[in-house]
Amino acid sequence: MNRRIRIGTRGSRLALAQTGWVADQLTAAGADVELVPISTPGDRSMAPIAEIGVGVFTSALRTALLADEIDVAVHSFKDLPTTPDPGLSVAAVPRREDPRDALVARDGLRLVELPPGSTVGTGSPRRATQLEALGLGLVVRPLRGNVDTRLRKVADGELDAIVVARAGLARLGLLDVITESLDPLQMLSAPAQGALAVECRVDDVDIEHLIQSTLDDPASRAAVTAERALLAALEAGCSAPVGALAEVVEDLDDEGRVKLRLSLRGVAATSQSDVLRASAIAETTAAEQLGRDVAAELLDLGAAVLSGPEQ
Ligand SMILES: NCc1[nH]cc(CCC(=O)O)c1CC(=O)O
Repeated sequence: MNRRIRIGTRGSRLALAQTGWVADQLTAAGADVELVPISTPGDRSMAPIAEIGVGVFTSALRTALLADEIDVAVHSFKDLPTTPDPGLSVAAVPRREDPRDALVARDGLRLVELPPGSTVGTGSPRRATQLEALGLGLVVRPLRGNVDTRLRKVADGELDAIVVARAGLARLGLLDVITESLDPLQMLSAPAQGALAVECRVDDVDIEHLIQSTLDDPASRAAVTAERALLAALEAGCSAPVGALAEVVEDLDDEGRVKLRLSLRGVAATSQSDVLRASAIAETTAAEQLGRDVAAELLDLGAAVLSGPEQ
């Protein structure tokens, strides 16, 4: 393709790292690419995301894409609202990073080593409810801002610890600040955490094909599809207390042959902030139904249906 591809990016270090990675992959595949900076209200405001609303990081990129100002948008998939935009297509879900949440604590402490009364920063109701459900007596404090701002709160002694996505630290080359990668049994990550969504216009078939063939990872796409179907069925935005983690696992078929299937675990909170859990396994081709089934089980157990903005 001899067209120059315009890739929109937010200005944050994390966005530049993600978009830069996509640009490098496309360049290596022989494409001619250019980065176009786009500023979003989410970058300009320090207000809690609960106040500024769903899609705060992604809608400006989507608008620029629909207006033909850029050809490709790279999003953190967990920041994308579950409602699809009919004019846009997620042409690739690249191989996802480790989706776990990470603890960054003072003095190298692990979660169970934090004494009761320790302060843990997170702006995410999902992380807050799961932390409280552990019964460790931790005091959850609100937290926002870019990764550097968050890390500084621990370095300055303002907080004993913070919980952030491991993937964000990985993309910034900051894995060494992590004091514990949290087990999904303690802290189930957000739907689509650690995955990117690479979007283009539906009618731009050349770009769609290039991006899909260069960057798409079918296992990551299946996992994220199940997790987001669960989220959509609970009608919750990404700041509602909903976690979901799907993994492609080896299972045995009726003849005892090894077969790849998709397992999905979900957590949701009741209106009393109790944490509920459910899980199921299905064919990798039935990802959406799997997400809806686990969501239905969570609703049966009493999950609160919340329509909240993302974290
Ligand atoms: N809503 C914030 C957000 N959106 C994407 C990431 C980075 C990790 C990822 O791509 O999932 C983060 C930071 C965090 O949750 O700590």
